[in-house]
Amino acid sequence: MTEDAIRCNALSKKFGSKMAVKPLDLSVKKNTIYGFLGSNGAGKSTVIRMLCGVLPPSSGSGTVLGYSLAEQPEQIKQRIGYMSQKFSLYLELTVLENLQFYGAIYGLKKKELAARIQTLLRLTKLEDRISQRAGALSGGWKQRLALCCAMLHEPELLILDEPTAGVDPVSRKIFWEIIHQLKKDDVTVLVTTHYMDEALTCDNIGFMYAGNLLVNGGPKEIMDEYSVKNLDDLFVKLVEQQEQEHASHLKKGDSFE
Ligand SMILES: Nc1ncnc2c1ncn2[C@@H]1O[C@H](COP(=O)(O)OP(=O)(O)OP(=O)(O)O)[C@@H](O)[C@H]1O
Repeated sequence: MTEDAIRCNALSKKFGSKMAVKPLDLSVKKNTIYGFLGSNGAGKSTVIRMLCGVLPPSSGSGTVLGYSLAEQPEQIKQRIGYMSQKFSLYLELTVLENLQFYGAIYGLKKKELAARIQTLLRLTKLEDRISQRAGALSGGWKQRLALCCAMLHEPELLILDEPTAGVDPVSRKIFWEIIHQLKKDDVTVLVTTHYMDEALTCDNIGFMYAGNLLVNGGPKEIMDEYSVKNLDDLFVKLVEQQEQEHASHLKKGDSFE
């Protein structure tokens, strides 16, 4: 039986009186790519921060690579790769220096680090740019360098929060080819995106709205279930349904949290 890389049972997060993530059940199988979709403010980043062990859940439980979110966040942090929306590269340092710096943070030994850097430079086609300052790279190349930094310690699970936001179509395509190659190399990937062409290539997708996971499954199966031709139409349909429901609750004077 395939073990889950991620499993959440009624995981929730409240900020003050706001339920940013309502009780969430989610499982992501090892060696798959899971696309995490949803409107701005839907709760995706909050889920990700909980999965990375940096934000304690308000209730519920979960495991990442078999480690408990509540009890083993340090083990989780060591074993996952995470690229945030505002990934931090040292812009004054070169490509190679950034990789060496992050490698040192992960505690990699010199020889091991050198070999790993070569593998990642080859994967991302950054070999010819090792002496360039990170600050001089275009957005697409910066993203690839940030991905390399997140993969230095050979994590089994890679979590990417909108990695291709603001990147040109060619760079986006190349970035996704790399993601699919990582899957072939036995990495599980959870990735948030607002680009539906990217989501279509995922094994499974989930769609969040106002803290709820509304749909979860294979993109084609979900499109069939909702009788839509593409994921953009699905997105619009789900949001419109939720807004109508919200409006009818408001009319009745119900609370809609
Ligand atoms: N530290 C915090 N304190 C209070 N509210 C927060 C905090 N972090 C997130 N929120 C709120 O929780 C909700 C979910 O935010 P989150 O960033 O998880 O959404 P998202 O789906 O990642 O959105 P986007 O696509 O814009 O990144 C939002 O209403 C946001 O304002």
